[in-house]
Amino acid sequence: MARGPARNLLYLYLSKNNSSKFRFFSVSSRFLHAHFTEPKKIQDFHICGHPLPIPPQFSPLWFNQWKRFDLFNFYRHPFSTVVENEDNESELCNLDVEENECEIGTLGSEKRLNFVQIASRDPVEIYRELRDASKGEKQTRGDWDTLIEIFRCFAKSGWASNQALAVYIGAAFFPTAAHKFRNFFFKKCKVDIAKYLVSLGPCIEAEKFLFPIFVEFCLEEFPDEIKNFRKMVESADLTKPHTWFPFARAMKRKIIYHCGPTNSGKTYNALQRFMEAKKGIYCSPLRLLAMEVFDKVNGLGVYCSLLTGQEKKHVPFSNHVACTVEMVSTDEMYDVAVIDEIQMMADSHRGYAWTRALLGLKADEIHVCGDPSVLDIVRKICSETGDELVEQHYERFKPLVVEAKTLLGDLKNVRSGDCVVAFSRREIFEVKLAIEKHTNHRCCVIYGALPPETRRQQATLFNDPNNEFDVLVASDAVGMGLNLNIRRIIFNTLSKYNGDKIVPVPSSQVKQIAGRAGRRGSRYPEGLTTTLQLEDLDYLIECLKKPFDEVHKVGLFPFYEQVELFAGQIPNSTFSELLDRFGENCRLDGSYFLCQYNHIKKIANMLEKVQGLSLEDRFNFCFAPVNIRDPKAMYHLLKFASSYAQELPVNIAMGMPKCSARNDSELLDLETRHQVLSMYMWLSNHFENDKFPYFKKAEAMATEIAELLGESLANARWKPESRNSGKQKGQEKDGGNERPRRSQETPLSQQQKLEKVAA
Ligand SMILES: Nc1ncnc2c1ncn2[C@@H]1O[C@H](COP(=O)(O)OP(=O)(O)OP(=O)(O)O)[C@@H](O)[C@H]1O
Ligand SMILES: [Mg+2]
Repeated sequence: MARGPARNLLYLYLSKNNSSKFRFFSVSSRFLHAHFTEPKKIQDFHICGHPLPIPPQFSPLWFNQWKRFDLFNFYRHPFSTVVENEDNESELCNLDVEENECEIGTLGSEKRLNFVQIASRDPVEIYRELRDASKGEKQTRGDWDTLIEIFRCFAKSGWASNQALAVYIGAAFFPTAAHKFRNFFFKKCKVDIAKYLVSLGPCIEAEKFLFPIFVEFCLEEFPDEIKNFRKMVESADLTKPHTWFPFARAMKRKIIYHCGPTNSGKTYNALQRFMEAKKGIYCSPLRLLAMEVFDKVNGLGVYCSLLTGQEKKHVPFSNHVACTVEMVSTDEMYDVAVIDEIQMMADSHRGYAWTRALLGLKADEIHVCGDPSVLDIVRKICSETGDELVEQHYERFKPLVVEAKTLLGDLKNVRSGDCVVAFSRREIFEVKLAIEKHTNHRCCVIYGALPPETRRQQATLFNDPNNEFDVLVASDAVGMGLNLNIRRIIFNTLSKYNGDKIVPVPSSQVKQIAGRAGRRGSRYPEGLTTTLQLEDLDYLIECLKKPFDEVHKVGLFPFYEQVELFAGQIPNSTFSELLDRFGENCRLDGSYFLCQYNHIKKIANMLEKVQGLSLEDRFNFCFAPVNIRDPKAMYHLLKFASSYAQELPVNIAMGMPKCSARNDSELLDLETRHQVLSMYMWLSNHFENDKFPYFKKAEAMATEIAELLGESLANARWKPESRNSGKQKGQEKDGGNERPRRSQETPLSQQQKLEKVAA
């Protein structure tokens, strides 16, 4: 085993309050083994005085455990490691030097020595030698072939491309740079270096040997490309989001985390503080819930306004506001803020809105309500922001009981107060049809495409014991917010279409939905849950027993200003290209992810052909609430944007239906019409009012359609159609409504099930 010396100098700059504890355990020429006990304090890497961004794989979180990281990012510097704090007090660490592990035992001793020398040479020196050579030395044919292969692998190496980002050689430019490097190397190549590379062959070792030489080459040959890419990366910097809200950071905020399962009084307690406050804001995940809090709080004599994307109801003299979380102001000061369903921070599409509210709200006291899945990450965020965190843990008022008998596959077994949960519109109507055909029960329905007013009207109808509508059939839209008098939740299936394929419903969602049964103060304070089919019962029990998954990352999305800054770096690109480039190049800390923006891109692509929209207009239009799978709704959005771009007052350009729906396609049409009106109201609130002058008319039409929808649902006794029949067919073919079975499932005896239930 031949060994070469380690040659690395690594500066770590630490934060001001430098009590960081760290230990370097060993440095080899390839790896540094380090353990940081307080990794968050590491702010930046500087190599020989040149600041380097912390590449994503080196983000502070990454240091949480024992790690090896590749020192080729820190190539070319002699021996020691210096650690500095911001006051520039340097302290030389004693390094335990571990030697190169390159095994070349099979070679002759002279060659071996020579290779050891090459492997341990300073790459800067090698680069300079190559650069200054007048021409390359002759290689054998066989060696050429191997070198060609080595460089081919290098140009395709994900590792090298990824490492190159650290010196601002972008992934798009990397193949060109690698190609030019190859030409340079072949023109100047020396025999000993070539032989050494050939001895390694096309492998990661060869890539690691070449990489620092490649970097030297790039620094000298492509300064402009590097500068431009650096600017672009810096303008897509989403690291340290807590620093985006300096005013909130200047405050000493108190965060109270109401942590517990559904139906345990979290929101109730947070709202008590909200109502006591002089000035308060309640941030809701849904319009529906914002409306409910608005009504409840006003009903209790505390004047409260309502603010959602679609409606602004200002109540005179009010100091309180109930809003949807996307609408929360980070400019206003509040005494008390409530952020409900805080676990939605981890939502792949909308998570950024919760993250922004938590980081940016200017409130002395912020109550966040949710399950425990984001507790750890909220703790971490609070330690970064310097806010005080108080945790209040809750248990359900009454335990949820699983009925082991199930409905034995027969909907005739539904009873008054049941809520049957299905995961597609089609399934919902099939269940409603079957129940109403085979029993004397009447069904209310709640699903996501219904306007909040209709969902609410259906909820009220179901809650009222003095009518025949005593069963609810609902989608997962029932999982959040509504106060419903549900005795028992029955899962019609436990699988759903995720936009791509049929998958089991995630356990967190199963818990959330099942938890709707039995509400304190309702007719059914004790909740029951079960499945339609016996074979689904095990999965239900498994989900309910499973602890909440811990979330490691929460969502972020750039503000318009950040996108605008980024756009300045890549002129002449379409908005959709801009989003893609941003997604590729943005930098994030380890606790955050960039929220998905496929739906935004789809709208951006559609609006591409509309001339005369500014970047900001496009950004705003892309956030309009529209179902991108509904061509009619998309068509109306396109028309709205086109009129707006032509500076014409935007017309609603849509008639009113004369009566309630008589079949499913008429019902779908009503849903679409309501969505278009809701979109119009949203645009009217997000652009200058005079551009969308028919707000009142849209509002009146929307109210009327919501009523027609309510009437239609009461009479709905038809077979459902699907909005997107092609997709639905594929979906059914993919596995119908069967939950994919897990191979290792062992059936439980009834007795075991009952024991589980009791637990
Ligand atoms: N202390 C209380 N006194 C009277 N009613 C209460 C009390 N706490 C909670 N409730 C009632 O119990 C029900 C459930 O409470 P709440 O909505 O606060 O639960 P939650 O934990 O927020 O549930 P979810 O996770 O479903 O949002 C509500 O109808 C609420 O009004
Ligand atoms: Mg709640």
